[in-house]
Amino acid sequence: MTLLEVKNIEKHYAQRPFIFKRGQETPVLQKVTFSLQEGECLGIVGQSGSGKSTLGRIILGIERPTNGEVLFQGINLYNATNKHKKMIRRDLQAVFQNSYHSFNPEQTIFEILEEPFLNFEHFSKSERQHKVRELLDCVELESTMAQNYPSQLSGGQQQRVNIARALALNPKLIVLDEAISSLDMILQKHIIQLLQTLQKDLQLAYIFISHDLQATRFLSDRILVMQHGQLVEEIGKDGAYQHPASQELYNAILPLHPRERNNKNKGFL
Ligand SMILES: Nc1ncnc2c1ncn2[C@@H]1O[C@H](COP(=O)(O)OP(=O)(O)OP(=O)(O)O)[C@@H](O)[C@H]1O
Repeated sequence: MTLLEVKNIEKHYAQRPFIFKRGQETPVLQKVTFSLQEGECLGIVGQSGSGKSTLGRIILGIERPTNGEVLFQGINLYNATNKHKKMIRRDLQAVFQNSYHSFNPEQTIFEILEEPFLNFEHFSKSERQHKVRELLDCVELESTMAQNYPSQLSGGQQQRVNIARALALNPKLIVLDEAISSLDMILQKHIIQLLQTLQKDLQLAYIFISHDLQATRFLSDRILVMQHGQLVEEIGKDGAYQHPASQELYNAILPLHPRERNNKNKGFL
């Protein structure tokens, strides 16, 4: 079943006017259209400045498009009723790159993770404690970590807490915008494996936004390639691609060993 429809999205930002000159509009997204099925993992890749994060913010309802519409479970994000908005806020979650800045440093991990339940459920204190323990377990963190403050956690642990918070209300879709980019390679691999397991267990859909084609291809069922605010190619399971923008991203993947350089053009995905 279709979970998300993104239709003809355009975004223009007003440029600051110079003296005696009228401000102009810069197009950042042009006619972006795609859909996402329930339980699907869609990668969105592109070079820096191609418009990935702007698209992510529009899908999350954080920013309004200049034209076009986003339908989540058939409901238009931008003219939803309050009841529908509340439903969408549960089902559509996000994990961003800079995990530390998305926390209130004065809250403990327990307080951070119980917040969605305080806002959306009528759980008792002991039910919230139980739920927070479940969430920490889900992202493979010790339950004793609940007493800590974000500054006492490593970057990888902080990102696990972010994922746990996104999972709290059993969402249908998580938008992950450069969610693992700031982590080292080993941690990236662990988090990708964790995301894969969670996706299978909880039948989640992901939109995985990244400039890193290598990480994206591990997680995604298909990949959309962006360039200059447009979707220029869709790469399916067979990994076939034609567009120069895809080629450029592929060329940017560093081979693990010099010997592999010669084999690099033989496979993808
Ligand atoms: N609030 C804004 N006002 C004006 N221009 C903006 C704004 N936000 C983004 N832009 C511009 O839109 C373009 C796309 O930015 P965006 O952050 O979406 O790209 P990106 O592909 O996510 O890049 P990166 O991988 O570096 O994060 C850039 O040229 C950026 O300068």
